[in-house]
Amino acid sequence: MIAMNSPLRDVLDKITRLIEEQLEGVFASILLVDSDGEHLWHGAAPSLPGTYARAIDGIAIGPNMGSCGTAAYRRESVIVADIANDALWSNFRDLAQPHGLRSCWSTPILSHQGDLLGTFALYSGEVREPGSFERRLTERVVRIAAIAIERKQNEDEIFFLANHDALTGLPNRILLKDRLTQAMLHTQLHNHNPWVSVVFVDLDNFKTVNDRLGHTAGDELLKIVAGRMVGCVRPIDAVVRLGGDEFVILLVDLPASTDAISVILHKLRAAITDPIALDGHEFHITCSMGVATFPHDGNDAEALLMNADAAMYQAKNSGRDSFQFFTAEMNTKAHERFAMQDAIRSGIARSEFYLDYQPQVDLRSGHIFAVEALVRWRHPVLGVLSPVHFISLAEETGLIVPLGDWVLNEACRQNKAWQDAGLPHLSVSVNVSALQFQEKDWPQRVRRILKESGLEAEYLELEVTESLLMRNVDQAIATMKELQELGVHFAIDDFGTGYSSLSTLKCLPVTRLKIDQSFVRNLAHDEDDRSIISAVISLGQRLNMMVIAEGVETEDQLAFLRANGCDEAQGYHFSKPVDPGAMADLLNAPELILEHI
Ligand SMILES: Nc1nc2c(ncn2[C@@H]2O[C@@H]3COP(=O)(O)O[C@H]4[C@@H](O)[C@H](n5cnc6c(=O)[nH]c(N)nc65)O[C@@H]4COP(=O)(O)O[C@H]3[C@H]2O)c(=O)[nH]1
Repeated sequence: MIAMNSPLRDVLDKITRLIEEQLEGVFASILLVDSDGEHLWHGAAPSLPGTYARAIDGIAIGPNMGSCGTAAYRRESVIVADIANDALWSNFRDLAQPHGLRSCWSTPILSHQGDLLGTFALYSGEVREPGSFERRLTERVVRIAAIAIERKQNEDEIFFLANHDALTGLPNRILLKDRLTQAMLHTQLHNHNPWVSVVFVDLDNFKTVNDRLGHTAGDELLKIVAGRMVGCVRPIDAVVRLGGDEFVILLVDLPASTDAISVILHKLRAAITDPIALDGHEFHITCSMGVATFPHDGNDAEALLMNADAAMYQAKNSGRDSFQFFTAEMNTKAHERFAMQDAIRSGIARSEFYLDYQPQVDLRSGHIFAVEALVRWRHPVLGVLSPVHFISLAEETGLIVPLGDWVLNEACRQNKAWQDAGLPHLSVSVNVSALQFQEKDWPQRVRRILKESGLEAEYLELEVTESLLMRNVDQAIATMKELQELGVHFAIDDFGTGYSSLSTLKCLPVTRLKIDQSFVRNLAHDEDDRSIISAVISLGQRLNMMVIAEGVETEDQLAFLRANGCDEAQGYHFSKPVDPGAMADLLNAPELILEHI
């Protein structure tokens, strides 16, 4: 039976029956030790009177706990020949005697490593000790029972490992699908009104902790958050870790109202945002949650999870630290996102992306000193798409890394080609996303791309945003310095829209500040924007940085910038972004730009 993988209870029952067949007038019993090692629970006792078996179910392991409790305690056989007169039975004899049980010989069942698994006992209706045959049989039975119990424990452990997350001990995706399917089935079968809800939880700022304190602290944080979530739900619910900082909470048997779910979501949010102390630092973790509910939002586990994910994504997009219930509209959006994601991937493979270039002009000399490379996508169905339609999706999905590498490669190659064609040497500036910048081997990749293109590093400028730099200032400075040593320059893009501290700004190896075009756009009507622009210009000058204004469209804007001492400008007033051929024409005819100065 053991080899056939029968359930443990059946195996133990069979063993005890076989013994009883061989030994006349004897009742066999097997008790199993519980996980805390302090109590013994019913395993098998086919012939012991039911009331007696129930009375000893769960007895404590201890020095004076009848034959079994004491055998387990001592880890050795305890032979009680006369229950009525043995001190070990003083607390139990009133339970045994009414059933005619007069003697009890118990032997501990030990694993091959010597751990206690349970006890095997033989009861008889006579006052006596076991004979040699009974002792030999007991030895063999105890060995077989140990094999059966250990095998079950191993199976349980394998099941646990396959169905749980090793870090937090929470159920994993496999178990979630199983439980979710069962919960939906239960609701359907019992024609239940209550809902089954799936809550997708994603921590908003987990990466910051991982980056700042390393993976061990990150793991610790995940365990703390997991424990807090478990504390917020009922035992019939389940908290599941999908991986990384993604969790799913399965809420079953809830009243059919979003209010009931909202109460739990508020509780979860409060528990997660409670400060967490790690390595002497205090962290405030927030989370975004999305909810999908059976039966409205999906008929199977797959659909519910996908829709809860879409709702979570919506919560993230609308400012994080919040929750959203799924709506059908989100579904359409989610499908569009998946389709777009695939299209970007194949677009890279099919060379559908290309670069336009926009000149950057020195306001004193009127010369083009640099060009900004701006990516475009010739989509096979939708036509030419501007980066605003695909960059953020490429960033979310990680596709910005291969796309960004391609852009950098192409921009360097093109700049070198212009130089080789005898055009004035100028710098090409390339936008860099946070994800690219945070890649461990990013400096090596830039170095390799420069080498392959043959472009000297001083003709490459990387544009990074304020928010990217502020995410992890120390790492940003280290990466920038490494590249600066090669000769690469840096500009801070969209300056004025983030929250750079002045003390941080001072430490950054930055050549240029780019005033965000939103300030330039409203310059004519907005006194505040005018003040910001002149403040950024004087700040740049004090910090020995060049200041370039973006989005310059009119003569008036240019006049204001010049009057305030702005060094450089870029915008439709000089030229829209153009293809490499048109850019070469502009470089060959500097008067085209000079007439706008
Ligand atoms: N209204 C107006 N707009 C002007 C004017 N002058 C320039 N622009 C537009 O302003 C954007 C300037 O680029 P950005 O701030 O780096 O903003 C860029 C940049 O953040 C991102 N982007 C573009 N190419 C790349 C790339 O290769 N990698 C990454 N990561 N992001 C890119 O997409 C954003 C938008 O790019 P584009 O659509 O090409 O839009 C460009 C440009 O066409 C003007 O006078 N008026």
